[in-house]
Amino acid sequence: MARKAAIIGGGVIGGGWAARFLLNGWDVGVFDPDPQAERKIAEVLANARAALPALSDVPMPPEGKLTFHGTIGEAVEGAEYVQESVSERIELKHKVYAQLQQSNPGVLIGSSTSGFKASDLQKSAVSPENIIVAHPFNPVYLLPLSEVSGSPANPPAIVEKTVQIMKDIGMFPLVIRHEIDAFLGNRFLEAVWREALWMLKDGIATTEEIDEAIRMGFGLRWGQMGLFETYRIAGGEAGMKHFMAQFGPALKWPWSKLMDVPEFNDELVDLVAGQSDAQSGMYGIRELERIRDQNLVGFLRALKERNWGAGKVLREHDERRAAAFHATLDTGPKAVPLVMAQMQVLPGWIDYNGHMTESRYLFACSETIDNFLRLIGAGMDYVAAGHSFYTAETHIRHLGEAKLGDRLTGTIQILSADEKRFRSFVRILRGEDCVATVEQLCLHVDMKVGKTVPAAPEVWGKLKAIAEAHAGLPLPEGAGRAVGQKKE
Ligand SMILES: NC(=O)C1=CN([C@@H]2O[C@H](COP(=O)(O)OP(=O)(O)OC[C@H]3O[C@@H](n4cnc5c(N)ncnc54)[C@H](O)[C@@H]3O)[C@@H](O)[C@H]2O)C=CC1
Ligand SMILES: C[N+](C)(C)CC(=O)CC(=O)[O-]
Repeated sequence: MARKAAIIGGGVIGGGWAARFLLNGWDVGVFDPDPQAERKIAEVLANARAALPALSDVPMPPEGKLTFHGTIGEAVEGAEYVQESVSERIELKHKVYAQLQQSNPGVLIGSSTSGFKASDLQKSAVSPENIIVAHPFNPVYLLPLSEVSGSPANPPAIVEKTVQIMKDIGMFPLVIRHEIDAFLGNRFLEAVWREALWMLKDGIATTEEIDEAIRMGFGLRWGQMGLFETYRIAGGEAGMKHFMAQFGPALKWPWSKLMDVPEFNDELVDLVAGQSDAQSGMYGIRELERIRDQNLVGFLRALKERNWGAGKVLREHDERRAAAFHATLDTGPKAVPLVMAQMQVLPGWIDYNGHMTESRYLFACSETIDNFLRLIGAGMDYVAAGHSFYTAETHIRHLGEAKLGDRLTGTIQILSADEKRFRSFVRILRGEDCVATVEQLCLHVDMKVGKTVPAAPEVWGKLKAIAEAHAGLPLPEGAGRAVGQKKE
């Protein structure tokens, strides 16, 4: 049975949380008195469906069930976790916690608050120990950071449970060691925001120029290294100490207006809003969100390739889910094709004909065969030690059209094998439908001398056992066919 989260408050942030939980296989119950909440969440979910799976190389779990409720009590029934995302008003949050703890005593409540400390949130609660901060960043369904901030009232087990739930939905829980207003991220962002408002108010730069200064320069650096690692590099070979010596005195120079804030009044609001309309008003909000999402997907994927920063979180989440998939496989040598891979057709896999592009059929076969090689003991350690299987010949038959979002399974049948080679027949299935078959001949190679040689005895032993179990299977329809050959 799927785990259940209750989302209380389904606005910008609640909608993002709902999407992240649902796409990670949790059921979600939502309560929000706004009559537009259902429409808004449906729109955020549609954007999330187009973006989050594009970050993953392991198929997402089946999407959870989304339900809307007329009361907090109904939404939280059966939930093991609540993500509170109501408006940033402390008395409203207290009222919501009282109702939650009356309806589901003992439920763990994470708050999305941007700045209230856990001890502020816990005041007058029946069970303060079950209320904690889990502060996300927008868009919640893509950005991994969740600042987990507790008070002395929270036992370590509650912090740990929150951390584990965040990890389960692919987030990076950063436990804040000291309770402070606004945590790490917003304390930092608020400083940047204040400086930007000063520059705007003083007519030094427009909203657009300030954004260009960020996105053409240091914003790109921050996204992959943060502040200190970036400045370390700026110190050159002499490193951080040299950087500090050179730029330390600037702390006393009039570079920043941080100690003083511009007056917050209608004039300032109109100045910012007017310039922002001129800069971005040509896009609808959902359109802007999609542009942002695709930029983030590209950026995060590049980081994932490098196993770096937020990309490392994505990769580890994929690895956990891939391991969970492999743990369910029955891989003993039996007279059935072995299920070796599960994939999902991602946005980048679609070609101009609107279906999965041809190179991805070969990719799907590679995923299947790579997992098979791991199974017989010829994985990355074996390759690192100097031996591998090389593909000598491939024949792909396209039997159906895989479409965006389709879940595909790769199975392998060994047609023949000896110590130096195996001939395999991979089926790419969508449910029961076979959308492609890939027949391949792989040779076992000593990579140092570039010659075909017998596989290590333990690898050959496993391959042989599977080949013998498959020997009794009928030759698959299409095996051994030449291109263009007529069907019998
Ligand atoms: N917008 C942002 O960039 C971020 C906001 N947050 C935090 O997330 C929380 C929500 O903020 P947003 O989603 O931006 O606000 P929002 O205004 O988009 O959504 C708040 C939602 O709460 C609902 N609500 C009001 N009273 C309610 C009640 N009694 N029960 C259930 N729902 C109720 C409203 O109808 C609304 O849909 C705040 O605590 C905020 O500080 C955290 C990170 C980023
Ligand atoms: C503006 N904000 C304070 C609500 C921002 C956040 O809390 C985090 C974010 O997404 O920038």
